[in-house]
Amino acid sequence: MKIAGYNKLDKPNGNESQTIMSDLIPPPIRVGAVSYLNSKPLIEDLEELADNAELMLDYPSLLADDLAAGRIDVGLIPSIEVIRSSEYEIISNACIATQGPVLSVKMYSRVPLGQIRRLALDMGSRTSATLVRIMLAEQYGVYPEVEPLPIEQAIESSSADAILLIGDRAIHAPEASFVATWDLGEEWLRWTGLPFVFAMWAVRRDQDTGLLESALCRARDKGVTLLGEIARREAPKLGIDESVAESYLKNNLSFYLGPAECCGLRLFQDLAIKTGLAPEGVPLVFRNCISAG
Ligand SMILES: C=C(O[C@@H]1C=C(C(=O)O)C=C[C@H]1O)C(=O)O
Repeated sequence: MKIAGYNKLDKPNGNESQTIMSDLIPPPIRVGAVSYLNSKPLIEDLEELADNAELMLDYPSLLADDLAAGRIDVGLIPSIEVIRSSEYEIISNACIATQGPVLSVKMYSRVPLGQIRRLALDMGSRTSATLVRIMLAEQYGVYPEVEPLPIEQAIESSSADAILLIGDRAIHAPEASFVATWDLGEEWLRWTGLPFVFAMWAVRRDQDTGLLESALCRARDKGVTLLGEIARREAPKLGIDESVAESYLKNNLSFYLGPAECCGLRLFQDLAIKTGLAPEGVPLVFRNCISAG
């Protein structure tokens, strides 16, 4: 982590200068990003671009808990968390979105979709865990009992009728065969004609973020020019082919929150409210008036 300029101060008198320095050095902004491949293009060189940011990585649901509890100041959190809380503002137009098949958010069903009674939800997820319930309710009139699928547990460990998986592990095809498989990005586009936003950078309203917003945009702008390189670097760690990783980053995901993405986000909010999975009256607030579309 870099701390601008202050390290260059002379130290004339031991303790005295320490007091001066600690008065001058602002505390770092604690930034939490998703630990999956899909977030790498958003954090390329972020710590260098944001002078005072301290980056940590975790699963999306845990980042949401960290932001709510004040353990981080800015988080790449599931979009449903922003829809559920008036405490947050969206900072920057960098996000994780898709317009069509997303590859890494899948529901595998052992029974025909209309017969799903028990649904296991990847504990890393909040957005997709809500989206799949909305789609089952609205399209099939199905309201399954839900249960958690711990992050470290494989699909085979669950006896649920259907299982939702997200993130890197969802990129691997499962060994078992299923009666039906949903790619949630693909189904959302087919249903609504809109992109879907899975995660956004969010900040608590009272949190000063200085110049972080522009650093988040610049990190993303740099990341999207390096998708091939990121894929080559990250694919071996995940046990997937470089070509799969590259195609995932280039063709399945998008990293810009534009007008169409905002329409998708608002429709997701309306549907979450209608299904009783989000409260009414939560405004989507964009820090620094970035267009909400
Ligand atoms: C596309 C994805 O987007 C993610 C899905 C999320 C969710 O379901 O809550 C949250 C953050 C993103 O990492 C994925 O993880 O596969």
